[in-house]
Amino acid sequence: MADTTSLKYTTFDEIDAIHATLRQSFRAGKLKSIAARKVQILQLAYLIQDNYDRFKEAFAADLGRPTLETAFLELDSTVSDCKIAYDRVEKWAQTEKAPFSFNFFAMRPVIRKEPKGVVLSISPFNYPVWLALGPMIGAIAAGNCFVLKPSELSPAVSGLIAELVPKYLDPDVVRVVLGAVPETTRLLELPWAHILYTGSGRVAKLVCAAAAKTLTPVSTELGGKSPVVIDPKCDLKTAAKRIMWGKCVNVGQTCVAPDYILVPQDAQDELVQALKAAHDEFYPSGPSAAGVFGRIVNHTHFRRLKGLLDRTAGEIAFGGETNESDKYISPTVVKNVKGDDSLMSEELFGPILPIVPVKNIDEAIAFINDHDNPLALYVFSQDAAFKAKVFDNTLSGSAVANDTLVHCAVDGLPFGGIGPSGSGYHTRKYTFDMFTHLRSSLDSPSWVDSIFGSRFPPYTAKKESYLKSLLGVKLPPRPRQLANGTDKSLALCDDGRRSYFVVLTAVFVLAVGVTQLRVTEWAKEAVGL
Ligand SMILES: NC(=O)c1ccc[n+]([C@@H]2O[C@H](COP(=O)([O-])OP(=O)(O)OC[C@H]3O[C@@H](n4cnc5c(N)ncnc54)[C@H](O)[C@@H]3O)[C@@H](O)[C@H]2O)c1
Ligand SMILES: CC1=C(/C=C/C(C)=C/C=C/C(C)=C/C=C/C=C(C)/C=C/C=C(C)/C=C/C=C(\C)C=O)C(C)(C)CCC1
Repeated sequence: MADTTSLKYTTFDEIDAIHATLRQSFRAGKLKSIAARKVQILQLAYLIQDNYDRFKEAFAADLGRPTLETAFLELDSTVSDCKIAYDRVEKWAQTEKAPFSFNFFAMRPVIRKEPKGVVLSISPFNYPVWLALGPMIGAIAAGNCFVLKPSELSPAVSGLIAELVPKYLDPDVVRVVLGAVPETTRLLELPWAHILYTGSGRVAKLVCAAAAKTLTPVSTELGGKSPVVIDPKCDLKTAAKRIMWGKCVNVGQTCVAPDYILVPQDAQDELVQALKAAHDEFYPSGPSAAGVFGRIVNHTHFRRLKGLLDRTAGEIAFGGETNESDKYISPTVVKNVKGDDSLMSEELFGPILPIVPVKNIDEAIAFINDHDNPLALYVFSQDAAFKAKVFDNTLSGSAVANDTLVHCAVDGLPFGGIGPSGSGYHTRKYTFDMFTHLRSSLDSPSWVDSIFGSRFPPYTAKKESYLKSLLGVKLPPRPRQLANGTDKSLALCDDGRRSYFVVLTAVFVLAVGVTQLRVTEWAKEAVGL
């Protein structure tokens, strides 16, 4: 397994020099043209493609990752994101016309998509390519210069990225800073045009506090406990497979991994059997062999997870095997877990899956709402009313029915948390948007003052009344308060009455038309035409 000391950390002087160089490059407009951005994006795709096997080895060293997971979830996904940005950057970067407005259209109002400047991304260990290079793609596409601080906990992958980036990309516009807390702290003392921080909520607070000192805007992509709600009437076999997959991929070290399950008490045992069947199907010879199932990233996290498991008052339904020297924890399902259990005290970020039995769907919803808004909320049900009830009465970064994890990969869906699970959105176009300043712009011709000249002093009552006629808003009828006078129960009765009147008028006009047509026919018949 990789060792964090194998990384050569960037010195403080180098960090300062990188910051200064990139600021100069930005001012020189190095990525102003879309063509220049596309060269860098394509180079990034080739960086991955040309070094595919080295990346697979690095992932195995850092996380014991099976190669399929590395290829499918990181390398191919990132190359695909490069291609999407390469193909669409012209469209994304195009200046947009403002919606038509009678008063202002003559000024040709538009939204210019401007790069923000030199931006910084601090990334975590768990998806060390997708979460490090994905933001790089979006930032470059938006025309920014970019500094990446990858995780020191995945040294083989971070080291490989640091080695390859200067070989494939222009060092005047993209740089990698290696380091841990001191180096990141140094980076955070500098002013940036934007910081994207992906990692734990604990560190996010430090990042936001540091950024506040330079008024640097921050997006946070964090984690939390993503629940799964089970409808006992759902297709349990499929549900169990998809939940186990979401939990076992990268050994549960996934920000949107299903963290715990809420299921009605009398369906718990059937669910456990289905989860065990999925486990046995996934790992016919057991999960412990190298290359079959990953490993916990380091001993600190291994001990944290082992401690949570040792302290649980729940019953281990299956799994529970651990091996400290190998940082191995087998897929473990724990049943009859209570809300105050050790396993419910923090984001698990490991292959342990607690099941919390509940009375019914209402208790499940109340349980979710009693905790932080999660990054993802999963529901397994074929009943539209069941799914709607859970989604309509909760809040989470994303709301996914009948699958886990895949929403991260869906082109066109924003990815982001809410409150303690994060702020801001990323992936593909949303990463471009995050690193883009929407710059309002217009060009006002002189003749506009013949209409809007009344805005200038000296102010008079006549000018005021003229301007009111230009900008004055006619509100729809006032919502009528119900008889009991509570502000909560407002009803748009007037609007209803107006629709009724419109329908009546339409019927009347139609009736008159038809009658007139009939009369004309009769008149024609009468005169023998
Ligand atoms: N929402 C998402 O997109 C997303 C994706 C992946 C991971 N996560 C979350 O990330 C967490 C796991 O990742 P992690 O353990 O690498 O996170 P982490 O917060 O420990 O580390 C992330 C980054 O912050 C830096 N860092 C650590 N301590 C710091 C400090 N005191 N000051 C400044 N910088 C510091 C690290 O060097 C690393 O680059 C989980 O909570 C997971 O849910 C979220
Ligand atoms: C092929 C045709 C069809 C069918 C298509 C189907 C059924 C496709 C299904 C695709 C699936 C299930 C893809 C799933 C992909 C999931 C991915 C890549 C997950 C990625 C997760 C990541 C990167 C997680 C990240 C987590 C983070 C960052 C947190 O730490 C038809 C039938 C539709 C038409 C014919 C062709």
